[in-house]
Amino acid sequence: MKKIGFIGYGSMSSMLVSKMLQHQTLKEEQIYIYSRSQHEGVSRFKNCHPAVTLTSTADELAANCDVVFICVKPFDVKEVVKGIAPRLTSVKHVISIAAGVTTEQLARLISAPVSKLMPSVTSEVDAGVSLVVHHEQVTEQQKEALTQMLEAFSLVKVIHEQDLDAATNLTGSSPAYFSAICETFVEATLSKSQLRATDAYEMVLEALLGTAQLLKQKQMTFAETIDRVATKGGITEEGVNILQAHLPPAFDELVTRTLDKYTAFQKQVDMQ
Ligand SMILES: NC(=O)C1=CN([C@@H]2O[C@H](COP(=O)(O)OP(=O)(O)OC[C@H]3O[C@@H](n4cnc5c(N)ncnc54)[C@H](O)[C@@H]3O)[C@@H](O)[C@H]2O)C=CC1
Ligand SMILES: O=C(O)[C@@H]1CCC=N1
Repeated sequence: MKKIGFIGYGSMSSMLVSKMLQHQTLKEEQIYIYSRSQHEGVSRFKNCHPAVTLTSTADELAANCDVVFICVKPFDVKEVVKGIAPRLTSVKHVISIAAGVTTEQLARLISAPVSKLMPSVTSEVDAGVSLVVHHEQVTEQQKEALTQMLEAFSLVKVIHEQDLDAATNLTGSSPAYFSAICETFVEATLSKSQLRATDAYEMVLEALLGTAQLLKQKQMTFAETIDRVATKGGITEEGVNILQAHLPPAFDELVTRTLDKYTAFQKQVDMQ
């Protein structure tokens, strides 16, 4: 039975571990966790899952595990990986979830094959996409094992690293973008109506959910959905025209600025 370790127990790794346990892709006995701050969340998790091993150092975790997930913030990756590099031999598999740290940067520091995973917070409700990139040495067995761990609660897409940052905007980051759009929509509506905020929130939430279900279940395109709702010469068409006039420059800037930030991260993390 392979031992699977998670370094860093924050928002993303706690979601991944809980989901893997819930869907029984991992057993408690297989799981090792090391987090710098052994905060309340870690002890609560250990109380619920007594067979999980909490290690006192990252080195102890790396020494014991076959697969090591690096789940710390991008600027903490270098310190973590350098500290455990001698343990990360070619028979192990390292999977980093840090945005803006490339598999190439990691591969220069360690002998173990490296993959990158970009999870999405939406997998908390068994939705969303897990983006995966494999560096050269990852074996077919390791690729398959990672896919199996993820596919119970997400759609797994294996892509080329050159597209990872652009794709992450559409997956891991997009719940924040959709939320920001809905928040602005609700605020504008509240400023011109007597609706209660809770009702407005519920209305937009149900509409968002329904739109996603229509698109998915009826396999409607975005254009078809717009066409179904925006009657020619009607009210919605007026609104769609406003969005189509103002959103392209906003999204163009969003994509440009976020991709520039990934490039800046890659330079700043300095994995030498
Ligand atoms: N939040 C999201 O939706 C997504 C986040 N990511 C990536 O996931 C990574 C983690 O993000 P979050 O879980 O949101 O962060 P977080 O701040 O919730 O968790 C990071 C954890 O790492 C621990 N830590 C920090 N330095 C450490 C060290 N030297 N050794 C051991 N543990 C250490 C912290 O105590 C904390 O528990 C980031 O690199 C981020 O780029 C990727 C995709 C989506
Ligand atoms: O915002 C971030 O840095 C990470 C990357 C994808 C989602 N959260």
